[in-house]
Amino acid sequence: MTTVSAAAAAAAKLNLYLHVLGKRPDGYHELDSLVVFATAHDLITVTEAPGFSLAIDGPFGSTLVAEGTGRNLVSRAAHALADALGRDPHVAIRLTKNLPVASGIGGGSADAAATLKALAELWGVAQDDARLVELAPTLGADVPVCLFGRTAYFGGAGEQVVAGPTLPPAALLLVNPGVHMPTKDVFAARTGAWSTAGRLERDPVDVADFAQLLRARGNDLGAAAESLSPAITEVLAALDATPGCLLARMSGSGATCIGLYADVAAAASAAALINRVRPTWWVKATALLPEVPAAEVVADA
Ligand SMILES: C[C@@](CO)(OP(=O)(O)O)[C@H](O)COP(=O)(O)OP(=O)(O)OC[C@H]1O[C@@H](n2ccc(N)nc2=O)[C@H](O)[C@@H]1O
Ligand SMILES: Nc1ncnc2c1ncn2[C@@H]1O[C@H](COP(=O)(O)OP(=O)(O)O)[C@@H](O)[C@H]1O
Repeated sequence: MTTVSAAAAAAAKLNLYLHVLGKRPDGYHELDSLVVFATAHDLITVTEAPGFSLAIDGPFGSTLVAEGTGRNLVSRAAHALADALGRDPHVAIRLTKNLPVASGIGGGSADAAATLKALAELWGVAQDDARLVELAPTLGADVPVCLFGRTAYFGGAGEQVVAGPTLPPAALLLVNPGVHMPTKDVFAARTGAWSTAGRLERDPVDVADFAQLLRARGNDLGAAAESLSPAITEVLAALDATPGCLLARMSGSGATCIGLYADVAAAASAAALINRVRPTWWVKATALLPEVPAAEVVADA
């Protein structure tokens, strides 16, 4: 029998700067952020089936299995798309969870966006169909930028996405100390003045120039996250101390922090150093990914 499947990479989303501009009456915050994607990713595979199912595996799968699959953003995205297209959500989905959960790198949002793209491919709908774009912000603030899937600035509460600058090749070292940081708790702990928007005034000429431009910006959720988890301060210090680290910064609401390096060899050496001292931390050397690949049909067996 022929089985048709489609797969999509749910690439890690990284906020290279994140400014909080104010708070809206609905409680959400107005943001300004430069988002890039990395080669590190979760994987979504969707297969034609007689009914709906979601199976979760991978190194960080067990937390999500314990929460139950019904509330998973992947299930929510699949049912919402089926509703929007007026069809049954008859599909078997596999989520391979390689990225830490509640960690500021958009795992759930990236998974939701990848689910929309993989199902669009399976169900014969364009991956940039307007119905996917309309659904995205209803699933989570980070889903629109993850659906966009290219270097971007986002504004509003995440729903205003525009193409970002052209960036030089660069490597990113992702380090998470194993602390779950629920996004809403970090926003609630944020104090201090509101920032202004910080879009780069020009495209960086090389990675050192890029780091310098980023140093003039920041992550406005950093102090709040560090107050909730001092381990983040240790991660930033550990990254900063590695040879070749051009910038160390927390992503999103944490706790994952990013080290910026000129190339993957430098990031991999830094990863080995950190891993030796802190074997329990999640450490992943990755490259900057200018464009997340489209979902593709993968199986015909
Ligand atoms: C902070 C960011 C930066 O990219 O990333 P993460 O740290 O989650 O990766 C995002 O804005 C998060 O996006 P996402 O994780 O999809 O957020 P949601 O599920 O929609 O919101 C979770 C909670 O965060 C708060 N929230 C989120 C977005 C926003 N602009 N203002 C907020 O105040 C709200 O309390 C909301 O209930
Ligand atoms: N596919 C998924 N991947 C990760 N988290 C998910 C997923 N689906 C639902 N969730 C829920 O989202 C929570 C993380 O959300 P949030 O704090 O916004 O994290 P992040 O900072 O990683 O975006 C998890 O604790 C989990 O309960």
